Amino acid sequence: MSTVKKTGIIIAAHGRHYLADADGTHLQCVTRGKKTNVAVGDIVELTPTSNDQAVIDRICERKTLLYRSDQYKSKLLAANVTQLFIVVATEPSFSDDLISRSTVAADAAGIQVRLILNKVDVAEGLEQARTRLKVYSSMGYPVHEVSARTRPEEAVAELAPLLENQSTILIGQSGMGKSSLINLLVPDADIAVREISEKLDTGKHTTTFTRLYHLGGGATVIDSPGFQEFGLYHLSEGMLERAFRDFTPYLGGCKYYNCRHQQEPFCAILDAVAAGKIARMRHDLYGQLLHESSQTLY
Ligand SMILES: Nc1nc2c(ncn2[C@@H]2O[C@H](COP(=O)(O)OP(=O)(O)OP(=O)(O)O)[C@@H](O)[C@H]2O)c(=O)[nH]1
Ligand SMILES: [Zn+2]
Repeated sequence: MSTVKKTGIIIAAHGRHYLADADGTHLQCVTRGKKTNVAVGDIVELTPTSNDQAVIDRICERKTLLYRSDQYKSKLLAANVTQLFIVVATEPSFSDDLISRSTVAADAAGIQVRLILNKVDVAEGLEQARTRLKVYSSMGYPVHEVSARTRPEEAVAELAPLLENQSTILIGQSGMGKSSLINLLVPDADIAVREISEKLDTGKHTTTFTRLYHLGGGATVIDSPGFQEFGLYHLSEGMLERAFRDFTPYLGGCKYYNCRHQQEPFCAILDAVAAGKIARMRHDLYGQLLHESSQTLY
């Protein structure tokens, strides 16, 4: 066993247990002390403590960090990702709230967003899904239509080139077909998951941990478990309004420099909502996020 320091990338996280890939060797890792600030995708410096174990000494500077938070704690989703695929489907119905929160988090972190509309073979619901997604495509988020089940080759032809040279995280509500897509895009994903859950000792009950897969050519794909909540408590009001891209053309047009775009007179954002230039759903969410951020602990 060598105690020479190594550099690795975190490929899975489960509680305070991490799995790192250092030149193809998988090492079970712990942090020093009680630190839990490590995310999948982090590049870390490690000191091996046995052939397959190591301690994380340092997290290298991150290019990006995607996370969610409430007033109690932050939950790191992934580090160093360059793009976010939000998987939605014609059925079951998807949540605008979750899409919008994800896009706001990604924009605030400097991560590119693409929306993947899966199950386009389901005619019922297709037109409605397309209409609902126009809000996002008109803001510049590309929408890609696929059917993982009935047209897998076409889905791969559409999406695989987008993964090249990128670090991509997929998120999606339960039932949208995210696992189906991962299995198409990452050959042997199931084998990798089995190995990771053995090494992390997560037991049989759960595959609900975030994990990173290497594709050829340096590209990586991160699969994250579904979640219901996407709090953005960490975003200041200034960051929030800038992360709503549809607000951008109107920012600075309000009469009051500290306008919060709620009930203020001569508010350019409220005018744009009234004129149908900003979707009401988006403005409602903005108000909701302002409200959540102002909740303080007693
Ligand atoms: N009709 C249709 N069904 C699909 C398609 N892709 C996936 N499904 C089905 O949708 C269901 C959910 O797919 P999964 O891939 O398990 O979805 P998931 O998003 O990973 O869902 P969870 O495992 O609950 O997180 C399964 O029954 C799939 O067979 C598709 O393109 N068309
Ligand atoms: Zn305003």
